[in-house]
Amino acid sequence: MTPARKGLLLINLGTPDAPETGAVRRYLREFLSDPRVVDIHPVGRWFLLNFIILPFRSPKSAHAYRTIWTEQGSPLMVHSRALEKAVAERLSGEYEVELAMRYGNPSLPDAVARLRARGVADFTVLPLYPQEAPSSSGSSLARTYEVLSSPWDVPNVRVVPAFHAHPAFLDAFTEVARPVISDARADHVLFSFHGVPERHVRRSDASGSHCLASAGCCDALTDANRHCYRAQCFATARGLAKRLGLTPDGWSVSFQSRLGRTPWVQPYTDVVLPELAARGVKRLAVMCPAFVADCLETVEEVAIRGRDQFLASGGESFTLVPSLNSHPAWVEAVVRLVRESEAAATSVPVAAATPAVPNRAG
Ligand SMILES: C=CC1=C(C)c2cc3[nH]c(cc4nc(cc5[nH]c(cc1n2)c(C)c5CCC(=O)O)C(CCC(=O)O)=C4C)c(C)c3C=C
Ligand SMILES: [Fe+2]
Ligand SMILES: [Fe+2]
Repeated sequence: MTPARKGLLLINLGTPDAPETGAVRRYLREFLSDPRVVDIHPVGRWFLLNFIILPFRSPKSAHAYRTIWTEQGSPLMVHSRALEKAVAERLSGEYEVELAMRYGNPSLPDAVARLRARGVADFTVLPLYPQEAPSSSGSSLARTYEVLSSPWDVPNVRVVPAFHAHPAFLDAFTEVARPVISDARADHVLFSFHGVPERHVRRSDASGSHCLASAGCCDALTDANRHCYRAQCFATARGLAKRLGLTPDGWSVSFQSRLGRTPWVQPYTDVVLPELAARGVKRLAVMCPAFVADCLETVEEVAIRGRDQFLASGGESFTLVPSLNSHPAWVEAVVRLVRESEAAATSVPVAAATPAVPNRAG
């Protein structure tokens, strides 16, 4: 019997189809209706969405998208498509590869249907978020399981786990960042991660007493916090700082992109930027290692608004380190993550493969 054809599903968050209020509104409606993103009572979410967020945020975000939109489309889409193409070429003959977006297009059901049409019955799923969060990787996986299990025959599914501290991911980002930081003659590197509400981190704390309970709760990854998004962000930052040879006061961590009035994980990027300038940092490089592709949050929020803020506070130069996008080192890292996950899933522990009492019959 021939083995089932293997498919690789690369999942990113999603982006509007056009930088116009209507398209942004449709995208935000799908995104912010997700109970893993806005985790409040459904009636409250409906009111918040329809009377506050959608009417006010859609035109504002559409304007922001227009400042970064390219001839080929949204940066997140352009880079994700380029990664899909490069990985498909690299894994040609081994895996059928498709990109899916959790919200918007290409949708998860369409991407899965395209893989099934090519005979795929064995799926590897790679959520393209280095750190795990219920609002990103969690939501993407929940929707993928729903889509994959809707037909009568449910396929084999392997999930590539969060790769926040994986050497292939850290090495690839270091390779991208090193020359940029050196050319910029940066005197400080800020690692700015996408934030999440503090409530989300507390909800993921299985011990119920570790996360955000002390100032240093994210200083090491332990059994207690290994699923903590903020702790995984700090682990990524430590791994990158070490590889880049940064001194302890030559780098710091912050969290951007907050939405709403509830507290999000801290320190906030828009608070840290003027603080760094006030501390005497003149030449700043910023890395955004929660994103594997440049997007609104890196190109507009950091490289436009963040730069303005830092320079207005007395800084002299501001450089955004590009994301991994479709850099060859990142393509190789993706291939390695996929192969490792397959090997881990198919390898049988020696003890299990060896009968406890060798069969000497015959
Ligand atoms: C890196 C992982 C991400 C997490 C975790 C995440 C959580 C999260 N996001 C919002 C609200 C918004 N995020 C928006 C854009 C956006 N977010 C991510 C990634 C994560 N979000 C990406 C890659 C992008 C960029 C999309 C693009 O088109 O380039 C937006 C839309 C833009 C805007 O209006 O600001 C919103 C809104 C919440 C509430 C949340 C966790 C609760
Ligand atoms: Fe987001
Ligand atoms: Fe923590």
